[in-house]
Amino acid sequence: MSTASANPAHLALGSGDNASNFTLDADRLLIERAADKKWPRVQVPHRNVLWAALNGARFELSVLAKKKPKGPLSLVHVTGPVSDDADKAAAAAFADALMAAAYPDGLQRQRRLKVFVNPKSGPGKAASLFQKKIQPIFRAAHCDVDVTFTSRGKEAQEIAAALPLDRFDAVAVMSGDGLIHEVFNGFAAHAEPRKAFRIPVTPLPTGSGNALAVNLLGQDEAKDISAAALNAIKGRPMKIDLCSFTQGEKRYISFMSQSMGLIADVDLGTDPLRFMGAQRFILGFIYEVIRHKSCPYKVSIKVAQSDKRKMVQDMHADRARAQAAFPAPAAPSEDQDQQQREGEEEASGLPPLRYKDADTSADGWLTFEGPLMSLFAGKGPFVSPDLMQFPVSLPADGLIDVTLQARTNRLAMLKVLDGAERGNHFWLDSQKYYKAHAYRVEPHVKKGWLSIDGEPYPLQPFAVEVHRELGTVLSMYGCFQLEFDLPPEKEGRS
Ligand SMILES: Nc1ncnc2c1ncn2[C@@H]1O[C@H](COP(=O)(O)OP(=O)(O)OP(=O)(O)O)[C@@H](O)[C@H]1O
Repeated sequence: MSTASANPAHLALGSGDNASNFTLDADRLLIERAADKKWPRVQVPHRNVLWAALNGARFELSVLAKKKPKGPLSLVHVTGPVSDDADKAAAAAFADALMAAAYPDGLQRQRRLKVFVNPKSGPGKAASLFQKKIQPIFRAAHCDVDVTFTSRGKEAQEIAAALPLDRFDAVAVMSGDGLIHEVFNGFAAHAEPRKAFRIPVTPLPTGSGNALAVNLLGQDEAKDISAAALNAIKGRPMKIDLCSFTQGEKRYISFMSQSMGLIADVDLGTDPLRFMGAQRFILGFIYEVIRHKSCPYKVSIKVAQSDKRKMVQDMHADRARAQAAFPAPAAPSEDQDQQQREGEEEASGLPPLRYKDADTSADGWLTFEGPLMSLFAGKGPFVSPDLMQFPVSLPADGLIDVTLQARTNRLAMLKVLDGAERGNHFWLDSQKYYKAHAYRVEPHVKKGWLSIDGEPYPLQPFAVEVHRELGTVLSMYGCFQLEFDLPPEKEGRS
């Protein structure tokens, strides 16, 4: 290698056929290496740069790049000898400039990650995917990884409950949403729950639903496990609401959804079809529509909003605000530090329950009693890649979206499938939609499924209430990823 340019925005190493040119502009890194038959020209945004350094007499660079714009990310390593001192100085300066661009605004390098891998999740490929794809990406970013391959249910929950909190910067969960449910419930049982909930949890999706991954990354990126790994390395902490789900004296954390009736039957009743991936939900839905079963429930909702058009407008306003404020400064100011210390002293345990025993006949509560096809409530727009059940759900508005599907004919039910991935059913008159602070349910049936974050719970009376900003996840965007708007007609159909 020879002549290296001194400009940190450009590095030229080697000559002739072996020349390597690196150009760093305001948004991108361009790598040109004619001799590299597989990756002669690589162009990536700064965020896809995992590491760059002069290591002794070698320049080393690792990026995540795409062959095709819509293809998956691949890990690309570029290395080459740098012999003379002038070249070394230029390569070191370029690496510094590139690292500053790759980890801007105090973004932490070399995250310390606690990783859970559920080898039994979804189609059962998580363990090999971790070894082949995820581990090399974390290594390339010089992350400190502590991995547990779960050998049974509740193991991740137990580990999360005793997690040494100062040891890790984030928890990455390679599974579906069930293991994320376990981690949040482990945090709830931790000796320092508030501190535990400040550790961001981030999905590496290998389950069949993967709702959190779809919500954080979007429908396309969530299909690419390497994009999820990049989020674990580069995502910024984003606050989310978590819910308390209580049954009698028992209290659990629900981060995603609660369902009963048709939807729970589809979710839990199709468990033996796990090998099919997300297709099992569609097959299950059609089966349940043919069965056409409805069940009597009493549902009381502490309503915050019931106007669907207003919900859409509020959602857009909140997204715009959240994106403008994102990311928050990495280092808190002294004032914020002080406020946080004071807050911690006040509330180091779980937030108090405000609605568990509330009088549901009081103002602000709505009560329904009668047969329903399903009740589906949750946080986060997508509950699976093909179902945007809660299009107006926001990460941290302190509200849960509650939908009640009234009994209707089979054809009308099948309409729910039409554009479900775009949230079209939101506008159906048969689907009541509320934004709520809390709700309570008394099922007037003994048999059936109750699904909490996709996990089975006993079908008994329960209550749910929201804790604003209790949880933390990682995000590249500062809001959930979805496209949803008012219908084009002047008048909405709701
Ligand atoms: N080694 C294991 N063997 C059996 N079950 C396990 C193991 N490790 C974890 N589990 C359990 O597997 C269940 C399913 O996990 P998870 O929901 O994450 O994946 P999934 O069901 O495939 O995905 P999704 O929820 O997106 O449909 C959880 O209840 C978890 O406790």
